[in-house]
Amino acid sequence: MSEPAPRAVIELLDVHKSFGPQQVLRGVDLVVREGTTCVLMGVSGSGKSVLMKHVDGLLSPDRGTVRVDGENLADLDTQGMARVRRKLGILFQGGALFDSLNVEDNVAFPLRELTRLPEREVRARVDRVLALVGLEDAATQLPAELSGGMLKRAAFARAIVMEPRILLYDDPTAGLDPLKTQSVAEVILTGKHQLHATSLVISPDVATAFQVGDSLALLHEGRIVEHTTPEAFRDSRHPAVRAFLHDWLARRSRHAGPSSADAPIPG
Ligand SMILES: Nc1ncnc2c1ncn2[C@@H]1O[C@H](COP(=O)(O)OP(=O)(O)OP(=O)(O)O)[C@@H](O)[C@H]1O
Repeated sequence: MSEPAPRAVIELLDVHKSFGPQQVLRGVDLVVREGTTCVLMGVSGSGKSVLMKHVDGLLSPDRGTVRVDGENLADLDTQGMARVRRKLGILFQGGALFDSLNVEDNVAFPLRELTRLPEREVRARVDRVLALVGLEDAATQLPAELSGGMLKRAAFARAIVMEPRILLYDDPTAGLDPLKTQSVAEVILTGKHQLHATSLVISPDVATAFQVGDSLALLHEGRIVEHTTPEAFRDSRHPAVRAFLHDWLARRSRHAGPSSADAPIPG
């Protein structure tokens, strides 16, 4: 007998969202199960960030249901929402560290603001996560002194210092060169293997998606038109998936030269 599927941690059911006349989400169904990493893809402007903002409650749906860790966000008051938010580690584009604080004070910030942990424990936790992301030697540096890849890792350290069970990454590789993109992929894999977190990752980069995703989803014209394993995604016959993968390969080959045009999609 096959094992039962892990429980749903992030659930969007028939979610609709419009801004004025613009219907961005038109009935999104998406379930991310415990301990898995789902990568959400879609062309620019398809609504990926809007979808993610429904998971952390920054936006609420016009219609439909959003559940996080079993709780319907529509039923929560401010305190309930704060309780759910504490389960989330969020990494947005840009990372957004405080410029005037060094790395360790940036990472310690949520612990000092949101908990009453003694300073000794704060330092111990900060040291632990900095080691996890390989930044133990950069603890006293200011954000301006860090490379792009180090900034991402510092932002990740801050996002995980509260030991969230759910991680949301909004395009963490945006604007990074391939080497740094690789270091972000490693960060996402750290979240999965070391923290056993449930993750939703927005990544327009298909190579990263195949590297980190247990499942891949495509948002197209306001709906999730495919959500499946990387292998099945690569072989999908859905026209929107074919077009999306085709466009990505074409862009990549233009960028890297003709030899990569026939390269298979990783996975
Ligand atoms: N608060 C808002 N008010 C009005 N329109 C919005 C708002 N947030 C997003 N939109 C619109 O919703 C659409 C989807 O935006 P979204 O940022 O989710 O796209 P995306 O798929 O994440 O794009 P990208 O890959 O370029 O980041 C866009 O047309 C955007 O202008």
